[in-house]
Formats: sequence, C-alpha cells, structure tokens
Amino acid sequence: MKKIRLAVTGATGSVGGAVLDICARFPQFFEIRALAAKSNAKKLTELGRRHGAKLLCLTEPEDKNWREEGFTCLSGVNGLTEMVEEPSVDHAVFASSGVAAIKALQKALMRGIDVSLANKESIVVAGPWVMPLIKRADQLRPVDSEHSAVWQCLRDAPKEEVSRIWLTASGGPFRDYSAAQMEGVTPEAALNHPVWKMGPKITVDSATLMNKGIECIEAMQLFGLPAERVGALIHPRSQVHGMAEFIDGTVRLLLSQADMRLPAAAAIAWPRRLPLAENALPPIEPKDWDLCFREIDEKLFPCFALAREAGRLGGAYPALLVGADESAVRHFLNHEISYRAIAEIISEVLEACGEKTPQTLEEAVALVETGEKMADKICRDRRNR
Ligand SMILES: NC(=O)C1=CN([C@@H]2O[C@H](COP(=O)(O)OP(=O)(O)OC[C@H]3O[C@@H](n4cnc5c(N)ncnc54)[C@H](OP(=O)(O)O)[C@@H]3O)[C@@H](O)[C@H]2O)C=CC1
Ligand SMILES: CC(=O)[C@@H](O)[C@H](O)COP(=O)(O)O
Ligand SMILES: [Mn+2]
Repeated sequence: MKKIRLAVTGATGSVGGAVLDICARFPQFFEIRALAAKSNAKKLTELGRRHGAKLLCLTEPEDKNWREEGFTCLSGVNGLTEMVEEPSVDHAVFASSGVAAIKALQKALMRGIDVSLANKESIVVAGPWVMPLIKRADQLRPVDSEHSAVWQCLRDAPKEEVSRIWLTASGGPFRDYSAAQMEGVTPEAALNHPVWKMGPKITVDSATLMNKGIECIEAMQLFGLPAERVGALIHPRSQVHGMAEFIDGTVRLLLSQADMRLPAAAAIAWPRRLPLAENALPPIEPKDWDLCFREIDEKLFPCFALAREAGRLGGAYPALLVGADESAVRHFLNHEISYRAIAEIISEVLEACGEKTPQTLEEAVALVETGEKMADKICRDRRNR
C-alpha cells in the first residue's frame, strides 16, 4: 500500500504530538513530509529529525534567517500554504492554535488533498468560506474529539435521518463549584484540567466552558446543522465523546478512552481503523462504562452562553468571540484579569461591535483581530481604573 504522506501544522503542540505518536507507531502507513509550528525552532527541528521530515516551517521564527541543515526551511504564514501545496504532501493535518492556518486550510481543500482538522478556531471563523471548498465526502476529517465522535457516529447515515447531535463536556475543573467558589479562581487552578492534557489556551476555555460553546459552532459548521440541533452535556468522566440522535429516536454514541491519539488515528487513517487497543490504548472495561450526563448551567458558565448566542446569531459574532476570547484568556493567564472578567470582557466586545456581517473570508479574519484588540483595550482600561 502507498504510504500517506503528511504535513502537520502545530507539530510542537499537544495534538500535534498525538498525531506524530500515531505516525511513529505505524510507519508502514504514514510518512511525515513536513512539520510546522510558530516559533519553537529547537523542538520543531528535533521532531523533524526524529520523524524524517524534509520540510520545516516556522510562521514566526525568532531568527529571521532561520535555517536548519538537511531541511527545506520556510518562514511566515505563507510557508504554511507552500507546505500544503508541496506535491509530495497528500494529507494536511491542522493542529496549530489560533487562526494563522486558515489560508493553508483553504488551499489544502482546494488542492483536493485529505485534511485532518483539530484547529477549531479556523472553522468557527472561516466555516462559511471553507466548507464549500470540500470536494468529496470525508475529505475533511474532524480531529477535535467530540466532532470525531459525531463524525464516526454519522458514518453512512443519510442526513435527513439525523435529528440532533450531542457533544460532551468534561465540565472542567470547576464543574462542581458554586458561583461563590468560582470567585477568585486562579489561572493555575483553571489549568488543572480533570481529564485532558492540552495547551494552555484550550485548557482555560475548558474551565470556562467556552471550549464547549466554540465546539457547538464548530459542529454547526462541520455538520451543516442549525444551533438548535447541536446540543452539549456535561459528562464528567469523558468516556462518551459525542452522539448522533436519529429520527426514530435511537442514539449512536462513541465511547473510548480520553486520548487524542484515538481521534487523530481515526482521521489520518480513515477509512481504516488502526489496532490501537492491542497495545497503546486498552479499551475501557464494560463494567466501568459510564453514561451519566447533566445539563450545562449557563448562569454558572456565561462563556458557554455567549458562544451559543454567537453561534445562533452568526454574522460577525463567531469571529469577534474567537478574537475576544484569545485576548481575555491571555490576560487571565497573565494574572491581569479575574476568571469572572473573561466572560464580562467578551460580552462587552460582542455588544459593542457585533452587527456587520463579514462578506469575505478576509473580513472575517480581520474581525478576529478587531475582537482581540478591543478586548485588549478593555483589559488595559480595567487595570488602569
Ligand atoms: N490539545 C487538545 O487535546 C485539543 C486541541 N484542539 C485544538 O487544536 C489546536 C491546538 O491545540 P493544542 O495542541 O492544545 O495547543 P498547544 O498550545 O499545545 O500547541 C499549539 C501549536 O500550534 C502552534 N502555533 C501556534 N500559533 C501558530 C501560528 N501562528 N502559526 C503556526 N503554528 C502556530 C504552536 O507552535 P509553537 O510551539 O512554535 O508555539 C504549537 O505547535 C487548537 O485549535 C485547539 O483548540 C482540539 C481538540 C483537542
Ligand atoms: C480533547 C478535546 O477534544 C478537547 O476539546 C476537550 O473537549 C476539552 O475538554 P472539555 O470537555 O473540558 O472542554
Ligand atoms: Mn474537544
């Protein structure tokens, strides 16, 4: 069988690591051609050598003349686009954070190569422009664990037979806190996720439940469903990752260990399933299967409510939300604003400038920056008060 030749954006990060782990375990199926990150030249080069990559790309290298012997080295955001246009790449994995990879995602889909997508920001911001570029079923495969689960549950299901889909949420470290207990929680506490080991931004988003709200918008885009047909439930043990409910009232659900290597493998190996249960990831024993779900309290988790509303309203709101959240989380992690202020600041941004619907992808991406800058200003003003 011909090996799948991959380019991985976000290779130095948490999901990037899961993808590379799968590739290393199954060298008979995968070949790493290209790796990209933002600025971590040392780790990227090390990974490049370990996985035999030929091409490396840093979008923001510290040294503008960055070069590494034995590799073709690209710099800047355009490097990501060049990377996915490389003829020897036939599968692009997007596992970077933020919105830098949107153009490259667009190019990869237009080129017709397979795409595995973990980066949720890009689809939330650019979904209306990116989704129509898909040329065939399953060209775009979700890697975000809940979306991968739903995608797998929907396999072979006619769209008209699907009534609703469900995403699960761990609930984050504060899922059992009262509003009073949430006052004054620290970044360190927010970074202590009960289940997943992830990058800092998404970990804080899990603690505010913004992650789940953003994932609802991501699901609306990926599966072409309106907000009212995308639900989310707290499921503390994170065994069930997503569900599809059908018009006859039956529900398919996907239950597995909480390990990003599973959705990564499902995406890059599709339609094949890799024998991960044999060694790396033993399945959960039936006696331990857990089917406890509970509703999300939108008062306790206002970020979730804000994202749900942004998804319902569409237009400029999803992009502004992504930008404002990026800023608010950064300021929270820097101990400059409180946990509660994250939702307050995002709400202020959405109220101030949500009306103008972007007409182009460029306008949508510009709105992310607008949201981020406006939230930066609100944070600064609050500190100076
Ligand atoms: N972690 C997880 O389990 C999950 C993550 N996701 C999503 O996947 C994405 C990555 O998350 P995660 O792995 O946790 O994040 P990490 O913080 O662990 O890693 C981020 C990665 O993205 C790279 N990166 C950041 N900005 C840019 C940029 N401007 N250009 C190129 N590369 C960039 C970083 O490079 P560098 O090291 O040089 O900074 C690093 O490789 C996010 O969109 C997240 O929401 C989705 C589901 C699960
Ligand atoms: C692993 C993954 O997909 C994350 O997006 C995860 O969902 C975060 O956990 P929460 O359910 O706490 O948001
Ligand atoms: Mn997820």
